[in-house]
Amino acid sequence: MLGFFKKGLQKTAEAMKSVAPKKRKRIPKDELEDILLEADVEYDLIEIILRELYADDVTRDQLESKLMATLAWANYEKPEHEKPFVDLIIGVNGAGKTTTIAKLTQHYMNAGERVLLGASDTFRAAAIEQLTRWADRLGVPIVSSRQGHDPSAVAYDAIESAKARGFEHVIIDTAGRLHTQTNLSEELKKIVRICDKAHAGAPHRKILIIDGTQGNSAIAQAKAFNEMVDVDGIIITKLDGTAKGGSIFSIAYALRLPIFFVGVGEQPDDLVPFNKFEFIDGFLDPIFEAEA
Ligand SMILES: Nc1nc2c(ncn2[C@@H]2O[C@H](COP(=O)(O)OP(=O)(O)OP(=O)(O)O)[C@@H](O)[C@H]2O)c(=O)[nH]1
Repeated sequence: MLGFFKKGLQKTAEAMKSVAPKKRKRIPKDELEDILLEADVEYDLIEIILRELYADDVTRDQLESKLMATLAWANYEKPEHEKPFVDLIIGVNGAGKTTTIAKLTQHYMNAGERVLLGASDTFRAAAIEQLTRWADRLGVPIVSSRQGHDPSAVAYDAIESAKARGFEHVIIDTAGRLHTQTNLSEELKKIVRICDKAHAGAPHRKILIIDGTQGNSAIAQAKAFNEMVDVDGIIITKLDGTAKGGSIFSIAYALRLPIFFVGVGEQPDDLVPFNKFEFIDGFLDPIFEAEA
């Protein structure tokens, strides 16, 4: 598992090594500031972290405890539920929603669970086609309709169908953009309402997909989605393609939300459950010598 984070953090490690080529036991604060900036930790958060570190030369353990605190928010607990468990996937176009739905599907299938997809991004025909291709490739059923049809109706039918078949999971795609932000907000809220109508308590998780290559600039947009529908947690995609791994700390800290998974590639198996201990180890290994 550590290997997966290493893969995801490879570019971030290279960026940090460009300013700190040699591993050390202690790193002076001013150098640490440069290293964390290279990794795209947001400046305000770096200031908070450094202010709370009293020694001028910082050890791995000291930094680790501060980074850990930024990931402390809101541990998500899976609610008691009747089958199926419903995930609602939200986020802007291009963030990696469709690919992440394929990865989540694979993740559940690996556990022997059956998954049904709902193509509720009815705004774009391409979104329906792309999700349908993944469903075919993974061999799972999909409920969809034509472009322009009511996305809540698709969500409702998907849940009904999964209930009738006794499936464990439903994963519902949503639009990332509509004609206006208000339309998008209203549409997402309606989908949430209708899911609950189809199956009390659903959607059990509203997951925001964030494009990791956007780093800290994704924060404002993520806050906007969180205001529309209370998000339960985040999946950060394309971690393998970015040197901005440090932005994970600022995103989690700014949103006070748990990170469920990170995406580290384009294949269905490239999804890693987020483990903050392993992630922080992978983040600190390139710059600090191991503590005795
Ligand atoms: N390297 C890498 N690429 C990824 C990852 N996740 C998604 N991608 C790629 O990012 C691009 C966008 O992903 P999609 O899943 O199509 O994104 P979307 O949010 O559904 O976007 P739309 O289809 O435009 O709504 C695709 O080329 C994916 O292969 C990842 O974890 N790593």
